[in-house]
Amino acid sequence: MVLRDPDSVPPAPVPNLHPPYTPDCPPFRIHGCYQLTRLIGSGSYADVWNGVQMDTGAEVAVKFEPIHPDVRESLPYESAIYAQLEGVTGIPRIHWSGPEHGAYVLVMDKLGPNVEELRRFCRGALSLRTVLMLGEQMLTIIEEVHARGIIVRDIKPENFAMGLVEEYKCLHLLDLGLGKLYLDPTTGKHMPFREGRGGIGTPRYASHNVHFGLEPSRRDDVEAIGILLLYLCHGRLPWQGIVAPDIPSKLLRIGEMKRGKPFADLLTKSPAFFDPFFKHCRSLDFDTQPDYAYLRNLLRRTMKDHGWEYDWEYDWWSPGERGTLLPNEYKLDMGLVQPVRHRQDVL
Ligand SMILES: Nc1ncnc2c1ncn2[C@@H]1O[C@H](COP(=O)(O)OP(=O)(O)OP(=O)(O)O)[C@@H](O)[C@H]1O
Repeated sequence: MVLRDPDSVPPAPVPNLHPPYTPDCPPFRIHGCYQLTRLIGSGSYADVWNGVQMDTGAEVAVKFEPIHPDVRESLPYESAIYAQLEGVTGIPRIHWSGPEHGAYVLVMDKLGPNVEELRRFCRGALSLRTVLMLGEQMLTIIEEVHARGIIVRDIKPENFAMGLVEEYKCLHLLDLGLGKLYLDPTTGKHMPFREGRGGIGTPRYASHNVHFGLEPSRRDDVEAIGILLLYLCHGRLPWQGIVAPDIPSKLLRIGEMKRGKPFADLLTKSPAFFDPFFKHCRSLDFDTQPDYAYLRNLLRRTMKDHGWEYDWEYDWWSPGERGTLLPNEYKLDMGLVQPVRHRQDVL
């Protein structure tokens, strides 16, 4: 072993020779301890990779947003929102975040299949029992998120995913890139009401107000959860696939449908609790806190009326009866399959 003179000049750091991140050329390791295994998916601004934490063997999800000199990255903002929500049940934990390999990187808990994948897995719609169980968890998560001064503004089934390992029965909320502080962190005052805002979030599930340019607030998150629950019950919403000459007129048309007869007709075909649910959401003022307990009670009472227990037994546990499509999470990874051995090799 060579002993170095403590007064000598320290060795120059090893230069990072890895080329900047691209999906075709991902780095082998992140922050020295997270090894990438495969690409899970790509969103509008980031790629998400499956990774393994080398010291514990735990799976993680690693989100990359390439850094461009003239584009402001969104991932540092999303990471700050996650930091504000640290410790909230149903929000994935952040293990590390920062710039590396020419990209901004966010290492977080790996989650399981999302609700949209599970809906497809269950032949396009979920049973009322499963919808009620998911709805209760969604309301609990959103209540805690709102309590930390943040609104989500992008409620959609792709952004709710089941956990993995011991959290496999619990719903989680991910992708908070459109989240916003609605309370001033120093004064605690609610943000001001504004009109003429551009569309935000996913129009299929957005509240009616958002279509008419009103600034979204807590009431719009809970209304969007109601619309998402309607979607999960029916497997489709009346404003899907409508045709309009351009995007602004399409958004307006959907907004009119949500305010008018198509929405009222949809409610008559839906379980009775939806009526008081939307009445409550639509009676709220811009800065009023929704009554989460009342909304959860509506779902609980419907469970009771049907004689159901909250037993965490979701539709996807009986794939023989309902399943048709496999969510990506459940696809067999052939790399992990042992080659079949012949009987004489075993004996
Ligand atoms: N923590 C996670 N665990 C497992 N899968 C994840 C995780 N985070 C994201 N994904 C998956 O990676 C894909 C892209 O992620 P995400 O939606 O967060 O990216 P995005 O760029 O923010 O997308 P969007 O276009 O919705 O804004 C999705 O399929 C999502 O389900």
